[in-house]
Amino acid sequence: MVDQKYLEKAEVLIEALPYIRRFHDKIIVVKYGGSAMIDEELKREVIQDVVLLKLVGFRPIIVHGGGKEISRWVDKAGKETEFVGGLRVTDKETIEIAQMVLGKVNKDLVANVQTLGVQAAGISGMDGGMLKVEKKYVDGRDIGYVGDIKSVDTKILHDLMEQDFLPIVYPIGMDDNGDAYNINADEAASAIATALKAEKLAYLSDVEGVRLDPEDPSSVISELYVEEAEKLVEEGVIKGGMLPKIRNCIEALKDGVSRIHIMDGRIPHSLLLEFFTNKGIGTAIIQESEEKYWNE
Ligand SMILES: Nc1ncnc2c1ncn2[C@@H]1O[C@H](COP(=O)(O)OP(=O)(O)O)[C@@H](O)[C@H]1O
Ligand SMILES: CC(=O)N[C@@H](CCC(=O)OP(=O)(O)O)C(=O)O
Repeated sequence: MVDQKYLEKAEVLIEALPYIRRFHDKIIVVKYGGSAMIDEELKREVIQDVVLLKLVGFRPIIVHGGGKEISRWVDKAGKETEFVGGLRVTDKETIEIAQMVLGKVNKDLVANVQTLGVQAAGISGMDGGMLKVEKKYVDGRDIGYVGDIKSVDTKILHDLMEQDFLPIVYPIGMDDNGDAYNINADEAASAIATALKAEKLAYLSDVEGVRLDPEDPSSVISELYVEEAEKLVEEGVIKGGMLPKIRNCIEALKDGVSRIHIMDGRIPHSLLLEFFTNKGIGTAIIQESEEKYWNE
């Protein structure tokens, strides 16, 4: 007689079958936020999940942030941190700090993937001219070297995927003069997902999902329609670091990304639970009902 616990393991694998079929060969953009890079163990678990997605036949791309780590180094340099509408005010010294810190975070993630036996290539948005930007103004205010993405050249990403590399991207772009600009990682992930016509964009953050009351963890919504999301932004319910996420989710959905999910990257293996089970964790930002999507 086979032990019940082994049968349960087999059932979990069988449950994953329709999802593996659905996402086979599909591009999945995973935005890994600095807030969810709490410790090395958790980072390893997130990377394990992405590697697994790749090994079962999906085409994942990681776009990562590192906002908390940048703030730590800005502070060490004796400078004040200021955010406007969720975006860092970035002077000349801060863009240099951001480049160094994000580059370091990037190579740590690359190393984590490599140790699992999968080839990874860490690049910035400057590589291959991927992310071209113009200076961004927020309500007319100059916030320094912050880039507004004008175009995405996906060639380098396609080339890397073709050669079986897992691309890991950090959000620094450049303008026509070759100057480096800091880009919010949520915006970079959304622009890349849109340009690649990704099947899914998954945001891993430090919150269970979108809350109806920012202070109440039990107020997380499992499905949020675009119109509702726009209303919550207007009402000020969505603020801080959630603002660029939602604004960019809305853009990406309007521009053809099929599925967007905001989930808690602090929960071990949240990506696997989302992709391979019918539990559906976090908040799905949607334009149509889940039922219609799965029946397509
Ligand atoms: N309505 C809301 N629901 C959930 N989180 C919100 C909301 N409004 C603001 N937030 C904030 O947004 C944060 C996530 O954004 P951020 O700190 O930039 O994370 P990341 O590093 O993953 O991009 C949450 O920790 C939370 O404090
Ligand atoms: C312009 C701008 O705000 N850039 C971000 C880039 C990093 C980022 O977005 O990191 P998270 O995803 O961890 O928040 C910053 O400097 O913090």
